[in-house]
Amino acid sequence: MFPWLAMGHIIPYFQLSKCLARKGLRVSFVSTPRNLKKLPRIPPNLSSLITLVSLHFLNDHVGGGDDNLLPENSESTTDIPIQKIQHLKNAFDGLEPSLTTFLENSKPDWIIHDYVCHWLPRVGAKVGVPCVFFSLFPAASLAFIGPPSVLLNPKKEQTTGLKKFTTVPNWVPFPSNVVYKFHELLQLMKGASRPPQNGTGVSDMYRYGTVIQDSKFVAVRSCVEFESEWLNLLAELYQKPVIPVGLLPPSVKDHSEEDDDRNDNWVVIKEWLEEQREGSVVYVALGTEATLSQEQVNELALGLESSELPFFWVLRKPPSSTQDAFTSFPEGFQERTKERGMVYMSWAPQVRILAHPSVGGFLTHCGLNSVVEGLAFGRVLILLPMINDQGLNARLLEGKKLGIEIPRNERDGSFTSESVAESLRVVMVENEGKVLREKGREVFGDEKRHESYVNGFIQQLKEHTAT
Ligand SMILES: O=c1ccn([C@@H]2O[C@H](COP(=O)(O)OP(=O)(O)O[C@H]3O[C@H](CO)[C@@H](O)[C@H](O)[C@H]3O)[C@@H](O)[C@H]2O)c(=O)[nH]1
Repeated sequence: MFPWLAMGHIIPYFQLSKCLARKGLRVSFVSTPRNLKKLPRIPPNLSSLITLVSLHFLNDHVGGGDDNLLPENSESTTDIPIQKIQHLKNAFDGLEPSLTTFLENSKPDWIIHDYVCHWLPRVGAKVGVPCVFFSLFPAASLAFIGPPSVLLNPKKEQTTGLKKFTTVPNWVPFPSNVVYKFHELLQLMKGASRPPQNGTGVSDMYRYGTVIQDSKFVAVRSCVEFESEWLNLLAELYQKPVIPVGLLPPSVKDHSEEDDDRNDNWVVIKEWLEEQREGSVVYVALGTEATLSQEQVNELALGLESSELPFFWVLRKPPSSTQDAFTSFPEGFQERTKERGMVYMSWAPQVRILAHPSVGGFLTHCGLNSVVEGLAFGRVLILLPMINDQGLNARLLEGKKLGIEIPRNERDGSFTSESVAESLRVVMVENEGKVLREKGREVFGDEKRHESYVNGFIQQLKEHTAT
């Protein structure tokens, strides 16, 4: 297992590793030392089946004050501002020689990897180990960006420029709302590769195109109950098997077994949650990568305040040297809301909070892990996409009636405290939330169904190995 260096990728790859180990498969989970340290404890009954393999970045990619290198002690997207993401990709690409040596020595049956390592299928072919690209992005997002023939030959595309991302591509044969909004493209460009100054010279489209093209088959964190039309389309576009591995819903049991430092504060949080009425709390969390601006923090804070609902807000501290990040709350906000609101500025036990019956709604950035976690516990989603694929996820969820998106200015993406409060009240107080909640739990919360998808995935691995 070789996930991209982002908590939103490492966590579900680890979850799939545990699912495979529970079925008796042996897994080597490969990442860098700081990321491996952040993983939850391996359950004792699986510890003989999961091995953590630590690879170090090459020194040439990391440097103290040098703006053209990755800052010291930064090993995941959580540690850096979005503008430095290309340095992390450089360092990740630099893991090729050490991963090759590991593969030569350990000879696994399969390599299950993420989209960033475009070089890995080539290495796999050299050492005689087949590759599966395991996508954490839903089939709808993958279909939107297109098949390898398009990804690897962008010049041949009919639609170009911004229009390419804001209109439904011509290979989608059914009505769709899965497109980016203009303001989301501005965010996407901040993390794009711009060689030679700050880039790897390898675009994300090339990375996707190569791993899809050279994979034996493509596994997607998804299920037919969620997006059958997109999964079918993807298999046609790729001309190879596309296997849904299920949504990997969280297991609270797993999380309550974690004994790492991050959960020390659970007792305090739990006490606070116990004091709230069932289904009344809005959990607000915008993931591990997005950094909020001062204006966004102001509007969110004032929106939460005027909604009059109890809230638990996890607010990520901006990594050092982030430009345009928030520095404060609106004057008097914390004092005025202290009776019914909690702002939490470190790593929160998200799954345990979402599982608590006091939580009724989840104001989310639409990172797929958060979406699955919220819906699996029957929480109603209020959608506020920030960066990356999150806008596409929001459109897909709203189209499927699995959440409502907070209205915002189409050009600059700004939103107002009134639109936050209004959206919250529509789903938390009025009847609309009930329908959304039931639908979400039905598709996302059925652990047995999602386990059977994992079994199907294992079957595919075995059949391909046999042939
Ligand atoms: O304080 C925290 C913050 C996060 N988490 C967990 O971290 C994961 C975060 O994943 P996700 O919700 O997907 O958010 P991001 O990490 O921000 O998402 C990145 O990864 C996703 C999956 O690929 C993409 O959809 C997003 O665009 C990309 O930003 C989830 O499991 C959370 O439960 C915690 O437990 N505590």
